[in-house]
Amino acid sequence: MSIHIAAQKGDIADKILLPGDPLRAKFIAENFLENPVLFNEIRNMFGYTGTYKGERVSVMGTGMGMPSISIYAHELITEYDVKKLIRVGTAGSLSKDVHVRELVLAQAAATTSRIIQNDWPEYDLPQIADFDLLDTAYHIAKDMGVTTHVGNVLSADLFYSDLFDKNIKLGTMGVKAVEMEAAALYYLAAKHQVQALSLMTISDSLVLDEDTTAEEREKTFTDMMQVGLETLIAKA
Ligand SMILES: O=P(O)(O)O[C@H]1O[C@H](CO)[C@@H](O)[C@H]1O
Ligand SMILES: O=c1cc[nH]c(=O)[nH]1
Repeated sequence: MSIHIAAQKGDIADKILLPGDPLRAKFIAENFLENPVLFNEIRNMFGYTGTYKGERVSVMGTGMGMPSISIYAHELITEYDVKKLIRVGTAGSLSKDVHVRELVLAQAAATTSRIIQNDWPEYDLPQIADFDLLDTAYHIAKDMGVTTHVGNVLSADLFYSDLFDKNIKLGTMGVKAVEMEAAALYYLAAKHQVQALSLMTISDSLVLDEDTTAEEREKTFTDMMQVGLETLIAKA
């Protein structure tokens, strides 16, 4: 096992869905996977491996924020040889054109975090999605009839931030939504040369009076879960 994951090598598939909420991971395993087997409950960060349409896939929570997802993504990639990682998260809309329950595919992620600049202080290194996963997910979502937006997102360090007004201003630059993990996931994927994508369902809006409950965020964002799973198993 690794420091934070109680699985043996081989217990985790080479493709994984990563919701922030471990209970969303449990929901996905119980409702979408055949024969799900729990491989981790350290810190209640539930992780399962099962099959989806005959293909072996895993799903595991990452917790909230870039330090947390960085621990899990690092161990999944370097100790369990995971090659395709798709975040299935929630996000707050920064645009009046992007409404709750709609899907955002993070083509790229801006960030307030220093995680990347600490390693690359001379550069503004754009954090981008794997193009094949992005393209595949976009077409799957469109074919399913899901209202889908593609563009930049903001991965913020803080949920309760003094940058609230500036974050909203980023919406006028085409940044679709704010969340807290995509940039770190994309950075680690680039660093280790694996594929990553972040899909987010809009759970609330910072610019419109729209929101959803915690139970909805755990259990009802099923279009995103299906898009994520179909993208994981799609042949290149
Ligand atoms: O619903 P998840 O996937 O956790 O994503 C979003 O929700 C959390 C904040 O409520 C942050 O982790 C943010 O990125
Ligand atoms: O407003 C929001 C909603 C979800 N996640 C965030 O980080 N912010």
